[in-house]
Amino acid sequence: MRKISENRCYGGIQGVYSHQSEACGVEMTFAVYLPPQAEQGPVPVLWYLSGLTCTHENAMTKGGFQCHAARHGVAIVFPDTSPRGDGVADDEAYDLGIGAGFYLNATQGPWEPHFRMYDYVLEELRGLVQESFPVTDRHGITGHSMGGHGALTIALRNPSRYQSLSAFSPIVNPSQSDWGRKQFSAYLGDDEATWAQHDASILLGESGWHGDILIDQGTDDQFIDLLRPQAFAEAASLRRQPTVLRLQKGYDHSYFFVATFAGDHVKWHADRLKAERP
Ligand SMILES: N[C@@H](CCC(=O)N[C@@H](CSC=O)C(=O)NCC(=O)O)C(=O)O
Repeated sequence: MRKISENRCYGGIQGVYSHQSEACGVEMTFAVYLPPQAEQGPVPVLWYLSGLTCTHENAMTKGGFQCHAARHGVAIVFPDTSPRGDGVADDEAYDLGIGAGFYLNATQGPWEPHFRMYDYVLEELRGLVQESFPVTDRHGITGHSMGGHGALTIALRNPSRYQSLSAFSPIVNPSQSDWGRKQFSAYLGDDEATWAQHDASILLGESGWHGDILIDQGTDDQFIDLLRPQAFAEAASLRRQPTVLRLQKGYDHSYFFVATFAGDHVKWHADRLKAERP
């Protein structure tokens, strides 16, 4: 692992690092915020998965998470959204290829050699964070838009790995959306049966989640028809899944919206990550 930068921030350290990823087959950059409490001992971890076109940097610089993480004593990890660099396939569209990994393992060419963000986030980067930083084995996960899709699908498929779950304006029904169908067809192929494992509304309906889920969604979100929050609400109702879905009046899809509710999400996770183990 290579240190790119470290800056003092709210009494803790905002770091940016890179490493050679086995899962993605390229050098990957990520950011970690360590709160001041990490100087006294290991702290729980919150994963923040970003959306289309983002790197590790967007949420790190615009989300305003650090002050809340410092208050609650939680580390935050900001991974990249796709592999990038020499030999990595791309597409002209902003919503396919670089910056649009959709947190899955591609099975189709030309994506399959590098687009393995599911394994990267769930296994490889988690292992690296766990061994390189003063963190506990209590992990929560959240994300925005495509990153909200990643957070929900990764947690719903791996409930024992995450103790808390939330999302900001997530893509929740990608198999029925133009933010999903095009990408799943490219990355996974045309057999739609393989897509269900990457659709939060389907996964929730099938298996539920062991805790409660917080979702914030702006009512003036310009992409709301692509996100399909109604599908997740229906799945949660049918499943009797404890869920707090807040439709936030007047908010759009931007990082102004994310920053507004960042504190609520960090507290949501901290309360659950620091609770007594059952
Ligand atoms: N360029 C596109 C939309 C790009 C966009 O809005 N990306 C969002 C995430 S959307 C879902 O995953 C984002 O977080 N952008 C980065 C930022 O810093 O705002 C278009 O204009 O249509």
